[in-house]
Amino acid sequence: MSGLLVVTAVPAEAEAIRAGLTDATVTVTPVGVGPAIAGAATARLLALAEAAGRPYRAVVSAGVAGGFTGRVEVGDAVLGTASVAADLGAESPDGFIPIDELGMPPTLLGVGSALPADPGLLATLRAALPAAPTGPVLTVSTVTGTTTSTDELRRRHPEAVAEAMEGYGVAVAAAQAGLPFAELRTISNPIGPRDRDAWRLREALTALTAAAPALR
Ligand SMILES: O=C(O)c1cccc(C(=O)CC[C@H]2O[C@@H](n3cnc4c(=O)[nH]cnc43)[C@H](O)[C@@H]2O)c1
Repeated sequence: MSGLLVVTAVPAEAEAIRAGLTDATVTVTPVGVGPAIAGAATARLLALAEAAGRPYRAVVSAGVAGGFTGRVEVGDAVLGTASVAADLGAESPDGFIPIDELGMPPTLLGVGSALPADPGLLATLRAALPAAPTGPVLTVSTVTGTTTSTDELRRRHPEAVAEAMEGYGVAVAAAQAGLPFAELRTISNPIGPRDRDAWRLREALTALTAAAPALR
């Protein structure tokens, strides 16, 4: 049996995690940006390992993220209590309607728009990172970039600590494989009006390296 599969979006995130790893059974793989590629690639990696007789035991979505100001700071490591498909639903004149409230039939596996982290895996990560803020981590296909949409997300997700672009997709793949899942992020930028110059990628990548020993 293999160990833990850690999925990141870009190679720089994977390299930052590998630089801090203390457990040789952890595999870190960059798969691309966004929930679709992350979900499809994770499913493929899990299936290939299973077919080779070396199935993974658990899956973590990891990388940098935007943080909700006042809830987390740039450079923080955060742990997801759930990974939430925050823009999966419908617009209406009265506002956004989450997919769970559209009256659609549940998916074959009963997967909703918020996938909780595995309690045991989350407890292990919390024990290793006791200072890390915890809360839902939103998954979006479009980086939030206006005050209006930031305020709306804050209102709809009062407990959320961060947004990124892969967690929910990775979580669906893990759920379909019957594997424990968690999300670990480090904050590179505040969520808000787009200002790419304000992203502190180096700081967030250094924080990823510091957090990596928790992945064991
Ligand atoms: O250019 C680089 O050197 C570099 C190094 C590390 C990461 C990147 C990325 O572009 C990361 C993209 C990745 O980051 C997540 N992310 C970060 N901030 C946000 C945000 O405010 N809203 C949504 N997602 C965010 C996301 O998961 C992206 O896949 C570049």
